[in-house]
Amino acid sequence: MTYKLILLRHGESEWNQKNLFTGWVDVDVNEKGAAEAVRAGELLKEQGLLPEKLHTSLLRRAIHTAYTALDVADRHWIPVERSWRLNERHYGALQGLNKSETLEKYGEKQFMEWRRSYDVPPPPLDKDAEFSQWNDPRYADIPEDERPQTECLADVVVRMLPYWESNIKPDLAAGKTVLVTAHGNSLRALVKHLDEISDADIAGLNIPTGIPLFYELDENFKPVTKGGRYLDPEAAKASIEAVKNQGKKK
Ligand SMILES: O=C(O)[C@@H](CO)OP(=O)(O)O
Repeated sequence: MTYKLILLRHGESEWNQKNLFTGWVDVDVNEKGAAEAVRAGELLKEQGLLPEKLHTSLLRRAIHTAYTALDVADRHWIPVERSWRLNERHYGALQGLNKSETLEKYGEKQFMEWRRSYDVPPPPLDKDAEFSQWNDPRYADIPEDERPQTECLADVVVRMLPYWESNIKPDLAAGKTVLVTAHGNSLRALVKHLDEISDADIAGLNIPTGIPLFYELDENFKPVTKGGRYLDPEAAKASIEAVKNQGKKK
């Protein structure tokens, strides 16, 4: 018996396009992102990977990507669960800043430490700052001592894993094909766990926008093939490079 898990990062967002740190800021997908979501749905359909349960974050770029992809695959009707635990990493005081300007201002080392180190969070974002979500009603249920003002990837692993264990795994165990539609860094956290990637090596892993990543999992929820399989490997390769080089783009 194996389990079927599909991971999907939202399609390109308005702020991916503008090259801004996004985190918990609730921007939508842009035109390219919407087209990526359509393509994702076509890939699911073509390859016969039809989700039976959807898990998403609380952010519209993930919610809209999932809706579009599932609509195209005729699976818009499946049950859905959403959780802040699948949200993008909270990017702290970097939220809303331009990635190229941040790279120029602080230098490559500091930039990469904030962006890809496992355990160094960016400076915290003030609760009343323009791009703060502190008072957003959708997060009112998160106790204040757990509600982030910044996060490193290690923090994302800590808040995401309980959801994986208690909400996603049971659906897989029930034999359902599960789609998780989330974000670059929340999916990096999940892939790190699944593929047992070290704290150092996870820095080199980037997730492309809008391309389904399929994992077949064994009875211990371990990948049959490490790294899974992108449903469009060529497109994934190109997009991974683009994500990697984001700071360098103007
Ligand atoms: O800005 C962000 O929230 C993330 C994902 O878009 O960016 P990065 O890849 O730099 O972690």
